[in-house]
Amino acid sequence: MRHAYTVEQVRSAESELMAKLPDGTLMQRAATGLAVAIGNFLGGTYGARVVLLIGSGDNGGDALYAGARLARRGAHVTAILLSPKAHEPGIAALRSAGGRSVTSAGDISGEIYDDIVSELAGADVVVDGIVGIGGRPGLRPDALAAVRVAEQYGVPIVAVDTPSGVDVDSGETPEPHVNAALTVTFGTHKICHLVDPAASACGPVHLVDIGLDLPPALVQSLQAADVRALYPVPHGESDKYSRGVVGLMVGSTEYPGAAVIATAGALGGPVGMVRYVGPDAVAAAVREAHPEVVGAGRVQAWTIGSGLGEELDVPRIRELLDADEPVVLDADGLKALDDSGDHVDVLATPHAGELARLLGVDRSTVEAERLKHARMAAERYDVTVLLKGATTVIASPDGEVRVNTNATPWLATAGAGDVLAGLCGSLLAAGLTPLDAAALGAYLHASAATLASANGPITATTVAQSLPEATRRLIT
Ligand SMILES: NC(=O)C1=CN([C@@H]2O[C@H](COP(=O)(O)OP(=O)(O)OC[C@H]3O[C@@H](n4cnc5c(N)ncnc54)[C@H](O)[C@@H]3O)[C@@H](O)[C@H]2O)[C@@H](O)CC1
Ligand SMILES: [K+]
Repeated sequence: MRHAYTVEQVRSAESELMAKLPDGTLMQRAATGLAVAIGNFLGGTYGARVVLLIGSGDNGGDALYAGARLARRGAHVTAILLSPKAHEPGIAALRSAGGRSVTSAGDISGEIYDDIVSELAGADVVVDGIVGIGGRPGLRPDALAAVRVAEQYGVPIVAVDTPSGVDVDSGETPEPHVNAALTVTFGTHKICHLVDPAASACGPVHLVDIGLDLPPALVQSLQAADVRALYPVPHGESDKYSRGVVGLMVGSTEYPGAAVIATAGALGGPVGMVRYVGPDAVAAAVREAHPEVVGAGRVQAWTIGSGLGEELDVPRIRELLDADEPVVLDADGLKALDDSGDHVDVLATPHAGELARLLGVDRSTVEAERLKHARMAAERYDVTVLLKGATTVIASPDGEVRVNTNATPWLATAGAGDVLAGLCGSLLAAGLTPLDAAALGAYLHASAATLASANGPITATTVAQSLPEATRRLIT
């Protein structure tokens, strides 16, 4: 499991550890890991041109000490000091290692000296040591100007700890910020490394161990080993009923394909049996595509809503929401959700537009503040919310969060959500909690898409067809 913490949690773990160690130990550990990561990123240090952007805090200190190490290994290192308060011992270390430091014009208009522009333009890498976990969102004018020059000349930026300008605790990016080609973080992941839009600004995230000791985090992200541990693998005593039976109330005469595709998703999950309940013509189409599907009967969980369109039966859906069996509520089915009942065994799977409607806000607001709105809906409706997107955010009513980051952009295709809804219903029916079903469902769905895509276009049908193979590779 990958754990992501708030700034306050990180600071308290850091100060506990710092109290036990000689002064400066943590910064040296961070700087060593950072220098190694930058060297690997460059594919070699000797002769490389490295420009450091240095703000007023310890984030700049990390960058300066890493710069000193790179300079000792033959890199040409220049630090651009964006603040008169930049880390003095770090500057001294860089200078004694053969690097140099220059001050930016520090002009609030965002003007920077011409020689700084040419330094940035000719760099092999720019290191963002402007701010880390102590930073407020946004970049000051001279920092922004320097970052823009790097972007204009296509120079990759390696962010120290966090890309400067992002909101570390929420993953929001309300102001201009660094877009990194690599982020090197220390001790643990922070929320901005997992939650979009900030997560996308991090690029790949490399974690350097500095010895922090932290309790389990509220925000976590499943890794391959967690998939193996969570997946309900059948055993010698299992039969088709004990493996779980999922009922699907999805698709309509208007959208029969949604039923066929969601069923494929459910069949690609762990259940022993899939039941379809819907209009005769749609049921016939489902059975033609999937002869193993049976009709109404006892189920351990439902998937309701994908492609119901006008055939939405709100009273019937509310009956099922109030019954004992857990429910995945998708797409049109979300219209049946009200905020009065006890729905802790419901997993709602909205995209940003649907979540915006549930909360009475604009879609763009949800997109900008994904974690906040997923949590808000989980609390208001007392359901687990899986907010779909490039990174999936899952919030449970008790405050736990899972983030899924392994999707391929090719997964943004019609019907992909139906596959996910069917798969999550299958996982619920096999006995997983809504939070685990959502996290595992999002991971497997993304893995199947990656396998099917091989960096090319995919359809929802091929994603569903790839679920068994993607699962096999993960659990064996
Ligand atoms: N605390 C620790 O034990 C460790 C900290 N480390 C590094 O220290 C960083 C945190 O250092 P600090 O607490 O000094 O904070 P930062 O270096 O993140 O910067 C905070 C300073 O920047 C200024 N600032 C805030 N927002 C700004 C903005 N948008 N634009 C420009 N300036 C802004 C503030 O005046 C503040 O003093 C971590 O991110 C990490 O890189 C590492 O060395 C590992 C150990
Ligand atoms: K930074």
